[in-house]
Amino acid sequence: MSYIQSLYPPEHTHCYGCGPANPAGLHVQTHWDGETGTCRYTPSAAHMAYPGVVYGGLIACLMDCHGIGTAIAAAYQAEGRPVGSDPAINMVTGNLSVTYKLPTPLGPELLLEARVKREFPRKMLISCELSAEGKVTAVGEILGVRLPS
Ligand SMILES: CCCCCCCCCCCCCCCC(=O)SCCNC(=O)CCNC(=O)[C@H](O)C(C)(C)COP(=O)(O)OP(=O)(O)OC[C@H]1O[C@@H](n2cnc3c(N)ncnc32)[C@H](O)[C@@H]1OP(=O)(O)O
Repeated sequence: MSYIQSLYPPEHTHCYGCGPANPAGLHVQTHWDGETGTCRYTPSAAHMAYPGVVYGGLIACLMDCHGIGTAIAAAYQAEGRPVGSDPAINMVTGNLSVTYKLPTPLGPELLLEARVKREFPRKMLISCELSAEGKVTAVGEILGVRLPS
């Protein structure tokens, strides 16, 4: 199945976090199964906070773009139409909060799982858990605000 960001309109594929067309970006990829958005990402040595631990700003970036990808997928689903169909649903981040519960180990693949927490006419509140080696190390909330089509 295509990842959500690959279905964004071409003019919106340059985001540093998730734009497939940004050569210097992180290329976050959100897979949506109708209930949960899943993203896997393996940080590089450059993404270090201190030896052995992932930089918290990277975690915030991953949650931001994965949260918005999940919000967009859920918004299309709520309208009963495929992601990417016209008119395009565009959202930006209105608010992002992250709680760092444990140091996130640098090396293993990270798993992000995002779900809709609350849905409003113009907003989608997404909760996101990030885990490494089966342990949740950070949780976050992302508010996606829908822009006029
Ligand atoms: C045309 C081009 C489009 C391009 C877009 C395409 C995107 C396609 C994907 C690309 C991939 C991006 C994925 C990476 C995500 C980013 O990094 S996006 C960049 C970072 N975010 C920004 O730059 C957003 C900057 N802020 C804004 O533009 C405006 O403040 C917003 C968020 C659109 C809201 O503006 P507004 O519609 O004038 O504000 P308003 O009517 O007061 O708010 C609407 C609702 O949201 C709530 N709200 C607004 N801000 C907040 C907040 N900070 N906290 C809580 N609630 C808030 C309000 O309470 C209100 O709620 P209701 O009253 O409807 O219940």
